[in-house]
Amino acid sequence: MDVLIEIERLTKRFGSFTAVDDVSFTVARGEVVGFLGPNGAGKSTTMRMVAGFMQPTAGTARICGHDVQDAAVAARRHLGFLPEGAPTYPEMTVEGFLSFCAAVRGFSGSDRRQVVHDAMTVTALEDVRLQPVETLSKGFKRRVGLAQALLHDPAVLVLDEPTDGLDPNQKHDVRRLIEMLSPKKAIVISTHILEEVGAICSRAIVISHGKVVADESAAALAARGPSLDQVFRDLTVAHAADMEPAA
Ligand SMILES: Nc1ncnc2c1ncn2[C@@H]1O[C@H](COP(=O)(O)OP(=O)(O)OP(=O)(O)O)[C@@H](O)[C@H]1O
Repeated sequence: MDVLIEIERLTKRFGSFTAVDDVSFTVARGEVVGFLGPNGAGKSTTMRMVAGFMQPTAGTARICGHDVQDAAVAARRHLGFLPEGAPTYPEMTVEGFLSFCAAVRGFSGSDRRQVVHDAMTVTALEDVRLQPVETLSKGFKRRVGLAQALLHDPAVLVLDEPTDGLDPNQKHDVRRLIEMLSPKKAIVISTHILEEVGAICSRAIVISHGKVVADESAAALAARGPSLDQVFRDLTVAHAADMEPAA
């Protein structure tokens, strides 16, 4: 198994509050892992640490064998990260922003034009390439973020809510894109949209109050109960009840 993402005992505390609590998992090439959990469960915080944008309180993450803290540049070379929300530099045009990101990634001349062109093609952004990012709809902004993550054709993709704000047609297109990319990459998608799991994920990890409460194939998770909604509630609400201090 070609393991590309290794997460070992990752923990993040904000003061006395533990947002991510001893999370460990690995993701191999060819896997699309759905990282699920209710609002505030710790998904984005975990992803920011895996992407090297936030320092863990404890634990480590490696991308293609490179520690995201100790070998940050090497790790980021193999990583495409779609953060939550809209891309920065909203006053830049779509093409200008992607071209800037490509330059930061070390592309120049015709290579730079080519990677920007390819990323805009797969995310269907050509028609808005000259529009400032701030004037785009939410769905288009997400696609600019996705294009930025794909520019350097990384082996690892960490995507925080990639279909957030997209209409059903755009969701379909992004899911097909992830499916097309998946054989050659290790992909983690954070979401609280449960239909995403059945639609694109080979495996699901459920996190609740910062702790992993399930890690299994999407089919095994779905088979735990009458519906994925119910399984999700049982795992996350039951876990929340377990954590209540005794009266
Ligand atoms: N910089 C910070 N300082 C203090 N608390 C924080 C900080 N960042 C996140 N948190 C807290 O950590 C917890 C986990 O937040 P996180 O954004 O990782 O959750 P999430 O699972 O991504 O939620 P959502 O689905 O709503 O995006 C939340 O209670 C949040 O308020």
